[in-house]
Amino acid sequence: MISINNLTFGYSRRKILYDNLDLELQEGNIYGLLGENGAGKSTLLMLIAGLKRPHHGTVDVGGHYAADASPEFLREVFFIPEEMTFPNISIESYVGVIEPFYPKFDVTAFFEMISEFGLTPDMTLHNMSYGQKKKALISLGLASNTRLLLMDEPTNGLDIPSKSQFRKLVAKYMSDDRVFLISTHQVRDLESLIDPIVIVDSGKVVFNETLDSITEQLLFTTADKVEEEDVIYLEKGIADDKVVAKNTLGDISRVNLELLFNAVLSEKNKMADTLSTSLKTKNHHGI
Ligand SMILES: Nc1ncnc2c1ncn2[C@@H]1O[C@H](COP(=O)(O)OP(=O)(O)OP(=O)(O)O)[C@@H](O)[C@H]1O
Repeated sequence: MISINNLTFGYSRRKILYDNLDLELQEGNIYGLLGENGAGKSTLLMLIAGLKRPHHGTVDVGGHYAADASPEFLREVFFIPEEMTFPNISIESYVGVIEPFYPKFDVTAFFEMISEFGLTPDMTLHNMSYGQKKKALISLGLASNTRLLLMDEPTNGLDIPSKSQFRKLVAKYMSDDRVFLISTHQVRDLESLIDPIVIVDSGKVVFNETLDSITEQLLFTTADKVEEEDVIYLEKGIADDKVVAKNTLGDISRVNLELLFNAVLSEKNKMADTLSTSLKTKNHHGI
């Protein structure tokens, strides 16, 4: 388990971004981290990776604190940043540099992955395009077999076929003892992959739910199919108005992540009320 406790951080002492943040990430999950520009997604990933030091609080990965940057911590965490820097060497030489830092690194899997991404070991990193570099780094992260893999906007720069390749590889290399945390604006690229969904806003985790829990509590449909009083959020469409509504009858609908995101940010109170009421109902029935 990855545990973030009372995390406080700001780029200046006077402007705090995260104030006493608590978040637990359970193994076997691919978390989707969503938030508006400047909400603090990249900063949170850097704090978890130990690349920024919190003013207070801890990030604990399997009993090792991020801020200590101990070898035990570093060998269990791999961070794929949005902006990448590489030495001017071949992919093959680079994997030779990286692999010794990660005891569970799977070199065979790495070469398989780069080949699936259309790269060859002799390609020189400085001569590769942004998307090609991204593919090499994603392959390194997945092959590292670290307990925690952090990815900041991993599908940025990937072409359409590579996005689907990315989804397949992430699903393949996820295991019961790993946690993937993926920050993204490209929710459509990651639909059917990320679960649970974590949304940050103004330095707080304002939403943290599994897809099962979301479908149980909310209905994603059109305005004509629900009672007006059950509508939490409505988006005007050309043909239909799309809504997020209370799931009063226990229907099953497909989660629309864009609609969910907009609903969480524009109807914070109504969403919080619906989710907590539903939880209270569950507890009342002892389920
Ligand atoms: N190096 C820095 N120095 C000062 N302030 C910073 C620095 N990096 C980020 N910030 C500020 O911290 C806040 C969070 O930034 P962060 O990059 O974590 O957001 P984000 O959610 O990843 O944004 P985006 O979606 O645009 O990538 C923003 O207000 C940003 O201006």
